[in-house]
Amino acid sequence: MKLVLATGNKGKLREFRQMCQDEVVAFSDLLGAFDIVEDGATFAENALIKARTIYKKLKETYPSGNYFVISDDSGISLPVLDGAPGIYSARYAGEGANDKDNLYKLINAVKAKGLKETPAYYTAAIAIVSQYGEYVVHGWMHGKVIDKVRGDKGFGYDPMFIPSGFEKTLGELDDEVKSKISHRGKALALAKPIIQMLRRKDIH
Ligand SMILES: O=P(O)(O)OP(=O)(O)OP(=O)(O)OC[C@H]1O[C@@H](n2cnc3c(O)ncnc32)[C@H](O)[C@@H]1O
Ligand SMILES: [Mg+2]
Repeated sequence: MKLVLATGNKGKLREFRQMCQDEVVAFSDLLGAFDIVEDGATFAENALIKARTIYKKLKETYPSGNYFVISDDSGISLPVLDGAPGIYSARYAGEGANDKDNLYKLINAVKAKGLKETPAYYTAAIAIVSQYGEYVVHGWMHGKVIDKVRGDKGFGYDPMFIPSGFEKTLGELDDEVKSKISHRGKALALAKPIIQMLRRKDIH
């Protein structure tokens, strides 16, 4: 059974590949790249929208293929901004905004509150869609954001995020360290037994 990742985000793909023993195929390698409208009201809804869309297209394109689809919907929330950008993290600086636009908009929002740092947390919802059913799990990472960029590792908001218990930003920490403590790593730890269960069902 093939594990297909329903993301167009290269940073997520890199982290999933590093965290999964199984081979992970990007959906664009099988279907070509395209955008999916993420109009759900929650991380879980958006994760399901992405996984269902790719599962349906795979079924249409490769009817006899054997695969299940995993997606990740995630974002960063700041209590001082009433939870923003939250599920809108990818388009915080507007439709078509890139990681840098979003990062600097958030830095400016922190500065506009007269703050040098403030609590923040990442959320990830991972959805799994397969012929045996649909599943969603969540993970969180708490910490704080600062009013500047430090380091160039990770992706997205990582250069301004310092996880609880650390002095460095995720821009300064390696992927291996991030994966052990991240929202994505924690959600994937819950997804792994489901993946094992699906593989067992598939054999029997
Ligand atoms: O929807 P897909 O194709 O998976 O890719 P995306 O980048 O659009 O992903 P989301 O819709 O889930 O939006 C997530 C946003 O939150 C940010 N984000 C999520 N996880 C992150 C992480 O681990 N580190 C830094 N930023 C993260 C990311 O940069 C995006 O701006
Ligand atoms: Mg997206």
